[in-house]
Formats: sequence, structure tokens, C-alpha cells
Amino acid sequence: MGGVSCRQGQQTRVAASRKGGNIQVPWVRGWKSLWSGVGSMRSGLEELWELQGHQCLHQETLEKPLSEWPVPQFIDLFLPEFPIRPIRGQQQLKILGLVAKGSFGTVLKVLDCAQKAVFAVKVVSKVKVLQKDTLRQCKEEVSIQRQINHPFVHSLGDTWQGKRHLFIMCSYCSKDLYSLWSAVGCFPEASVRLFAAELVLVLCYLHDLGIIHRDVKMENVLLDERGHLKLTDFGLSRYLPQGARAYTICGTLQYMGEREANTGG
Ligand SMILES: Nc1ncnc2c1ncn2[C@@H]1O[C@H](COP(=O)(O)OP(=O)(O)OP(=O)(O)O)[C@@H](O)[C@H]1O
Repeated sequence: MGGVSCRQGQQTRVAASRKGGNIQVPWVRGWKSLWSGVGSMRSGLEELWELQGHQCLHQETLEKPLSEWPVPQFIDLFLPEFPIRPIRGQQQLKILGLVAKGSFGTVLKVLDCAQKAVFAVKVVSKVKVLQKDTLRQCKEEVSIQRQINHPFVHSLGDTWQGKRHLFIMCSYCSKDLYSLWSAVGCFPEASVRLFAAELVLVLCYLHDLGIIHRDVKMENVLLDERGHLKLTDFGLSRYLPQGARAYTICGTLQYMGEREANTGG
């Protein structure tokens, strides 16, 4: 396995649905500390190792053939956003390393051996999606991203499901704003202006489409090879009809305003 890199941050992603001031479905997910984080990242990978048995991740051998799956509803639930890959003609993916372990999934850097190109694959446990009651949100993440076409948004590639996991594949970005900021300590004003301008452009574009992101933070701002923004992680985003309001308090605690954080956390 290639070099494993991971981003650190002690952040808490929060989603609390509120109607009439009552918190309905509160949950808080914490980023693990440096050491426990390393452990959990490893276990994320081990999960995949268990599934694949080898470093070369061939999806037809990733999990058992469909006919052997015991619970078909466990497939239906995730359709059509997460189709089942046809047995033939699947690409071979080789895991190159771990990018990050987020609150919803593990992001891996993979090599598509057929295309000879590097991608990022987010691996999400189906059981966790159901346990956390985030099925609708998970499917919405994919359907929203499918409709977005903007130079500053990370465009979605392939999505599919295995027996136990959902897979979301997209192009790989080697840097994110948080890591860059951690490395350099302080951005020059000109760079801040450019990042801010690009971010405003992309948020305006999303809002015009009726999409609210709800988890804008440096970790979710990736940078392409030319240093332009690629907003990612639409896991908390949703559509809002014109004039409607969302009542869920959500985001990442450390990036939320004091009032929201107190109510939501
Ligand atoms: N295509 C990509 N290329 C490189 N890094 C990526 C890519 N997609 C995601 N990442 C990194 O992985 C992190 C986690 O991914 P993502 O935010 O999609 O997962 P999550 O489980 O929703 O995490 P979080 O708890 O941060 O919301 C991102 O913050 C980003 O730094």
C-alpha cells in the first residue's frame, strides 16, 4: 500500500432537525483525536481489506455476487442513486492510500488501472447510513452532485453499491484548503481574495439552483492542480424551494456561529 496521508482536525459535525424550536433528531459526530483517529482510519481500511482480500480492488470480487446476497431490500433501498455494477466490464481499482476519515465515510485514493488515472472514492457503510437514519440525505447528496456543473465544484464520477458499502467516486485533489493553511500558517491577502471570490461564485451558483451546502469549511474546499477551488462534500446539502426555509441546525461545530452551535450541539 502506498503512503497513507490523513488530515487532522478535532471537529464535530452536527445535525439537529428543529421544528418550532424543538430539536428532533440530534446527533453529534466527533472527529477523533490524533491517536484514536489513526486507529479508526486503519480500521476503515481494514474493512476494505476484509472485503477485497487483496490490494487490487476488483469490484466483481469486492463482494459476493448479487444472487448470494441474503437481503435484497438492502440493495433496493439504495437504488437508483447507487446502482449495482454489472459483473462484466468493471474497472479495477487499486488502493493507493487513505485520504481522510470523515464522519460519514472513509475517503480513499485509488488508481483506476484501466484508465490509468487516480480518483478518490468515498466508502460509506450501508449499516451506518441506516443506523444514523441518513438514507435520504445520502441519496440526496448524490442526486444533488449529479446536477451540478460548475468549475469550482467537485464533480461527481461514478457511484455504486456493494453488499455492505456505498461507493462514491470522483476525481482526486491532492490538496485541501485546511491542509494548505496548516502548512503555510497564513495566506497572502491576494490569495484570500481569490479564494473568497471563487467561493462566493460557487455558493451563488448553488443558491440559484436552490441548493444549500450547509457544511462549508476549509476541509471541504479542495484545490485543483492550478490552485482553484473545488467545493466538495454535499453530505448535508439539500434542495430548498424558492422562499422556503430549512429548520435543521447542521454543519461542523467549530465553523458554526455561537447561537447555532449552542442550540444544535
Ligand atoms: N476527491 C477528493 N480528493 C481529495 N480529497 C478528498 C476528496 N473528497 C474528499 N476528500 C477529503 O476527505 C475529507 C472527507 O470527505 P467528505 O467530507 O466527503 O466525507 P464526510 O464523511 O462527509 O466528512 P466530514 O465529516 O468532514 O463532513 C474531505 O474533507 C476532504 O478533505
